Amino acid sequence: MAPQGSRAPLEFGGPLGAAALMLLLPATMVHLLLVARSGPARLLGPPPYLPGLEALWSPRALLLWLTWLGLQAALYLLPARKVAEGQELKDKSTLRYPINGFQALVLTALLVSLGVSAGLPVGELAEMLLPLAFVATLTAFIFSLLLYLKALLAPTSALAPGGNSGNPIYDFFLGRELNPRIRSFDFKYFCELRPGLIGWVLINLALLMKEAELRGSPSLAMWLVNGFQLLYVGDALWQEEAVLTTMDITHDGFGFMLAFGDLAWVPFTYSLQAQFLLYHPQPLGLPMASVICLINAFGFYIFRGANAQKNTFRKNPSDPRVADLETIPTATGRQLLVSGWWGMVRHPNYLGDLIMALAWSLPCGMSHLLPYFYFLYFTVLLVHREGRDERQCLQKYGLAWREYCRRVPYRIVPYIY
Ligand SMILES: NC(=O)C1=CN([C@@H]2O[C@H](COP(=O)(O)OP(=O)(O)OC[C@H]3O[C@@H](n4cnc5c(N)ncnc54)[C@H](OP(=O)(O)O)[C@@H]3O)[C@@H](O)[C@H]2O)C=CC1
Ligand SMILES: CC(C)CCC[C@@H](C)[C@H]1CC=C2C3=C(CC[C@@]21C)[C@@]1(C)CC[C@H](O)C[C@@H]1CC3
Repeated sequence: MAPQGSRAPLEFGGPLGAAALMLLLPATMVHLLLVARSGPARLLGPPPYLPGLEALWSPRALLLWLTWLGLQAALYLLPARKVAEGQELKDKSTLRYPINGFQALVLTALLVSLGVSAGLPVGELAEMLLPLAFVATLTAFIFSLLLYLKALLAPTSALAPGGNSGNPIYDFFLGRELNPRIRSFDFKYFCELRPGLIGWVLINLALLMKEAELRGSPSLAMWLVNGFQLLYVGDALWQEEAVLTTMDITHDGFGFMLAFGDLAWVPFTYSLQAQFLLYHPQPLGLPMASVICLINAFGFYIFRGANAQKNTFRKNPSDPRVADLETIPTATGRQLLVSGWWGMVRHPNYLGDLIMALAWSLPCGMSHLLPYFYFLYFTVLLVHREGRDERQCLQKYGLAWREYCRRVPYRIVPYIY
């Protein structure tokens, strides 16, 4: 079977870059987990110690992790309030996706509340993060291998545009099959939104409860970080259908990058601020907390406004909320917005997301760089992602995209970038 898209340009530095990332990303995650617990909490210094296998491996963590995956899979299979259609595929078919992510979040919250009232020590999770992150990484490797093997049996039309270069390391990293499924269970869609995102807020909650146990009550900084990130995850799950148009679902294969990103990277590094606060309590007064809330609200306003405007427009360009916006026609029949949020910069949603990322770090004070890791990493991720999206849009829309770039010259930050 000839690999489809074998001439697609290699991304992420090709096979060497992919191999380096597969080593560097898990190592960075472990480094962050260790440093967050250490006294000096130096992002750029060496880790306080190198963990042996006994610190990483725990059958209890494995059992807990598999139970978590099983619970989220069961919630995914429950009847959904809606079943959405994905974008048209190469063979002109469309896939159907259950829209029940928010329901999964609420049911998980109910189960956790029941557990807590029955004496379940959720705060103990805070001490199991290292072995949990290790088993999540192990799962991601094994899962990616199974996905790679599954893709050997997939028809050419089911393969992703990238991720089929013929180099096994590169293809393992990027992912070969676009929408690997068993019957109606879509692995990529499930992983993108459920175990990792909901796991992230559960870890945050565990850290908050542990702080209450240690210090009598959670700090204001911990409340803010928990509240902001719960809003972000709740919003993502409420707007679950929007993920069907992201490049992760429509363009990227499902391989190590997304499996590790979704299952390990998101829950264990995105909760870094709450981890830092547990071991390094930070004083935060009400005036500063109010300013930080305003910054988060401002970021969320841009993020949600921009995403909603594009999603509404893509669903129905004559919707009264977007019908007055100026557009550029393209040869594909689709139009590009050139006023409103999408006339300000070419990725207003990234701008809002970055402002929120800053607001999540600010409650941790200015004494350490560590809690700003997410903001720094996210800037790199979004700049890189924006470059990938631009290349794909140029390919899709050609001259119309060039015209859009001429009319809206800034990418993410007005007058700066
Ligand atoms: N927290 C995290 O780790 C991450 C968060 N995110 C967030 O997820 C959300 C989705 O991000 P992402 O999938 O990268 O990208 P976008 O939601 O920005 O989608 C990009 C697509 O939008 C369409 N588009 C671009 N410009 C216009 C325009 N002017 N008018 C109409 N349509 C346009 C194009 O697709 P088409 O024309 O085909 O519709 C383009 O490919 C963002 O809010 C982002 O911030 C993303 C990555 C990681
Ligand atoms: C491991 C690497 C560093 C790269 C991993 C990337 C992934 C962590 C992200 C790729 C796209 C993502 C999206 C989200 C979370 C992070 C990942 C999985 C959201 C679900 C976050 C909430 C937003 O509202 C929607 C996002 C879609 C893309």
